[in-house]
Amino acid sequence: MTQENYNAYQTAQKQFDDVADLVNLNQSAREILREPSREFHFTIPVKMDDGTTKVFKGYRIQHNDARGPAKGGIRFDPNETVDTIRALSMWMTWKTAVVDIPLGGGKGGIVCDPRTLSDAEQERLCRGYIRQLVKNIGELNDVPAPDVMSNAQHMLWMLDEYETIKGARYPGAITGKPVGMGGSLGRTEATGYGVIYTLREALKTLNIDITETTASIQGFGNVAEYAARLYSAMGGKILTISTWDNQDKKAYTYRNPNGIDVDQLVLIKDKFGTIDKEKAVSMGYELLDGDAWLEQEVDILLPAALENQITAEKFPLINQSVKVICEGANGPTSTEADQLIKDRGIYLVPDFLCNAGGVTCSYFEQVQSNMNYFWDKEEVLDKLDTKMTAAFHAVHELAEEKQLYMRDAAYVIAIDRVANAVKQRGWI
Ligand SMILES: NC(=O)C1=CN([C@@H]2O[C@H](COP(=O)(O)OP(=O)(O)OC[C@H]3O[C@@H](n4cnc5c(N)ncnc54)[C@H](OP(=O)(O)O)[C@@H]3O)[C@@H](O)[C@H]2O)C=CC1
Ligand SMILES: O=C(O)CCC(=O)C(=O)O
Repeated sequence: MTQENYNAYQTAQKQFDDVADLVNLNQSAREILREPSREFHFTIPVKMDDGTTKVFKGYRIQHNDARGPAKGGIRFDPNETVDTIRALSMWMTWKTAVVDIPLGGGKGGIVCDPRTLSDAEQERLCRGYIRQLVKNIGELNDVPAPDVMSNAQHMLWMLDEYETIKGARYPGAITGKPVGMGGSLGRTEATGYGVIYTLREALKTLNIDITETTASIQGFGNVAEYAARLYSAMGGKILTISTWDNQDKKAYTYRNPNGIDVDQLVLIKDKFGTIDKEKAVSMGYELLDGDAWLEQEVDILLPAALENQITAEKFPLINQSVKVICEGANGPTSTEADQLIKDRGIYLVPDFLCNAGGVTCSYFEQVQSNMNYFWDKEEVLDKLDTKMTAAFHAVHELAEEKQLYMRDAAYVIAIDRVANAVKQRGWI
């Protein structure tokens, strides 16, 4: 499938259908789980700073809430599509199930480019989004959080609007809030760190010493940055990072054969995440094509940017040295490329297991917000490590026992948990 005709929802449904066949899932469970339970599509009129009104398109999709309130982020993206949000909401259901937290799956989006909006416009957009959804979200039915291009400040504006309309404080209604305003310590790091907890465990099962490994990363946003930091702290060497350049409207790969210093590279990012190319080159980085991150002679590939980045067309670029792919992003691999990864015997840590650290920490945030008692960072990260490690081993052991591809094993566990919840509730 090419980038142009890629459809994330078709990918998510195909992954589901294959495992539903494998486990012989009954027909009514298939019907209820292969599409979202509820969708909200709406418009958000926003008064712009120049006095005009611009109308944005917003979505919130609740895939399944049998195991608990729907949970998942809100994306800001000028190219967002309803099918992408459907897919992401579905992956959230499997994600909360595979790490066994009492939540379901949902996702939201606003078709917008926050980089072109002032802070005041972004605030009005966030408040407008909540006004359209206030009856359908909340700590007991659907709990939003940040995702691509949305952040803690956006979540606080959204929560403030929600609480203003409701006339009371509901700190568990939205997660990813700023620390000190109901946010959890460790949430910023959680997804990236979670990726590396699963990588650490994968390497142990493969008898590979992390300090002797090299990695290539796609993305340099929240997930990629913290994954890169923890991987480096554990002794791994990052050779390349590929990221989007907002000026040139294309991706570049930054390569340093001696190993990338994450702190140094972060310092030369602008507020939109674009790395200053001239400074990077003057610091000794080679500037390569956007896809060059795939071609590196490394042990580990870590896609942590967007969906559909490892496709059948790009798969041949992957160096024979690659032993592990850790999917930090949601849906970075197409179904055709999945088969090629399987055939080449590369060990895959699938997205909804690998990047579940964010939602797990969001769950901890909800718990802390509801108790109004906050844990220190070490406690949060210890609990996160315990959850991620346990989830990884459950999937790995099933994969070994039944000789399954890791993605399929993760699906078997997640589908079984959600199908049981649906059945126990008497929905089928
Ligand atoms: N944040 C979270 O807690 C979670 C996020 N995820 C998933 O992880 C992925 C990354 O999310 P997150 O880090 O939060 O998002 P961010 O917006 O913080 O970062 C995305 C990164 O990808 C870069 N990027 C965009 N397009 C390309 C491209 N074509 N090639 C290379 N790099 C590119 C962006 O560059 P630029 O900044 O210049 O646009 C940015 O560095 C997404 O799939 C998201 O859904 C999954 C679980 C939780
Ligand atoms: O923290 C959350 O609830 C959202 C996480 C999310 O959107 C994701 O895992 O893709």
